[in-house]
Amino acid sequence: MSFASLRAARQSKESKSFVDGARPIRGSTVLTNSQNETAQPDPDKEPMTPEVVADQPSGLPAWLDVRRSTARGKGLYAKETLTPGSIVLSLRPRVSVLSTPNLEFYCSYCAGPALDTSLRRCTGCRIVRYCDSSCQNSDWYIHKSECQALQRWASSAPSADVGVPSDAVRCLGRTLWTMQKKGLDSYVTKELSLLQSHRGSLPPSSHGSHTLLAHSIVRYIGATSPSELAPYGLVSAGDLVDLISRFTTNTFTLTSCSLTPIGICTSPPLALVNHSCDPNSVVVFPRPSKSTAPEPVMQLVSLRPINVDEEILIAYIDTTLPRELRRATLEESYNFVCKCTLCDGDISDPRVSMRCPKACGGTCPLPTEEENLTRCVKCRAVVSSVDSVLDAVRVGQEALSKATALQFRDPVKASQLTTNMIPILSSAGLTPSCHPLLAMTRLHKELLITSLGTSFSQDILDDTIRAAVKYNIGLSNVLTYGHPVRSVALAEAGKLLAVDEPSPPNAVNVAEAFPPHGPPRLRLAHEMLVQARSELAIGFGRANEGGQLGLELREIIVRTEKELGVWDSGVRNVVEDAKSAKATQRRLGTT
Ligand SMILES: C[S@@+](CC[C@H](N)C(=O)[O-])C[C@H]1O[C@@H](n2cnc3c(N)ncnc32)[C@H](O)[C@@H]1O
Repeated sequence: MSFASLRAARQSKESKSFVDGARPIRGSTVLTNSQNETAQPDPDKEPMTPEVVADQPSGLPAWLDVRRSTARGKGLYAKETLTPGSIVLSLRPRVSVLSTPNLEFYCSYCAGPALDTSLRRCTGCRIVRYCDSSCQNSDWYIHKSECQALQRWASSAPSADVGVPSDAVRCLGRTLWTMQKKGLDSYVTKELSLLQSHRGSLPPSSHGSHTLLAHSIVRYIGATSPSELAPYGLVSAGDLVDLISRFTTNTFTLTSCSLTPIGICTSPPLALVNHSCDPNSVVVFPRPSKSTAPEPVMQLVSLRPINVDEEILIAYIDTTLPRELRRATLEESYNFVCKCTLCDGDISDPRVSMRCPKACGGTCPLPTEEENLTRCVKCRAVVSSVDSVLDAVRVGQEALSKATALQFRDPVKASQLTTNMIPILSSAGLTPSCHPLLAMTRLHKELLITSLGTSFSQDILDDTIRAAVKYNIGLSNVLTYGHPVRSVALAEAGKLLAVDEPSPPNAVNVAEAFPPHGPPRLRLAHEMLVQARSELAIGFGRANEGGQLGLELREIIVRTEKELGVWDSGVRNVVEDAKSAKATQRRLGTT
């Protein structure tokens, strides 16, 4: 496979780092929540066993229902046993928008990428683009209002770089026009009003952003007085704040078929799914080739066997992060303290682990400022270098924040930071799955992939493969088999190994070389791609066969098998030729 085809598969914006795949974006709340039907139940009055709610969303499949629990409010529960890879729920988002940099590269209706053909730009706003007239016509119902709003916004923008409103403003705009067109007593408006709002308990830190969003949305839809908001069901400032609060708590990230974040979307039925840091399900956008449903299709897929009466749970945040960081994000953005087994249990967590100081093969919990006596869980050896480990973790965390901020602005500097920091963290004893080493390895791999685009060489390719493989090792300890993030990372490593080597060395010390060269490299690529494909078939839904990415892998696997076949038959031919040459020589009596 050529590097160009690897790059084409990654698409223009795919160098952006990601870990948590499809998940609701950050959210939180303001003011009081007087008539919110989904307010947290009173723990004193609620029974412990989740109760089936009377008002079930329409169109819910027979194997699901909505129940209310004391701890988590409403949630989705299984009424039938679900096996890993089951498509639990499949629907088009109620509203979706692309993030501003992606408006140029993806269709604003189906969210499909512009690959070989260019997208058609709307001649009105000259901002959104479509695959063809079919996508454009399907979107016109809402874009008609949006088109005027975008033009109005651009004409009054103080500079071109703020000529397009943020994705949150555009998504709220689409939500309001949908409510207005469908009617305030329609199911669309009703399902929106049933979403969880944290209006009564917003942290002060979010007041500013909510106020700004409220002003922007009023300007965007072109309202000049409060009465002009009534057709959208907003009769007071409180209603607007409530809408924004519901929106921020219940919005998902729209991703490509390989998990690159490309926008945001809402889906009231899927917003009923509660969070766990050790989830049994995921939300993905697999874009399977066989599907006839209009894209983008959002699917809730089970990662593990789910029993009858078990709650379906997804992760709202990056679950490769350690508990303290997860807890802070969940509290700030979603207003709850997670009590999942990973957060509340007393288990040794690979996200905060280091190698045994006696190298017995066991691991030790990472020391902290508060708890600095740490022992190997296997041989009980005590870690004596606590201060230097704490220093390395602190410096590593700072370097990670700095390198992340520089990733797009100054990738060379960011790369210097990750290149210098990774050996420091490794020699302090951190395991590949430990934070911040795992996040640093991911960023390093992303930066190397970006640099391959400008300076494609054997050395950089081999460095990239090493980083990709190390990242996979780290991920495999923290994410369950079949998790989409894990399978996409494995697919990426396999694809990198399958790239044609620009200048393979003539002689290598086989025992030391990683990655290998020639046929052994291709064999490793094949092994990884096959494993990635079987994992993709879980996280992206068994019936989808891994979605669009699974299909792409199948083609690469076939190509790799052909190439390996050519190598094998080449080797066989050489052996056969040597044998027959020897026989000829013997016959002629020349040996
Ligand atoms: C997207 S909504 C999920 C549906 C929500 N439970 C409802 O009643 O509509 C997200 C909100 O649900 C609650 N939630 C989700 N997961 C939770 C958990 N593991 N523990 C406690 N509350 C949770 C939090 O209030 C969070 O802000």
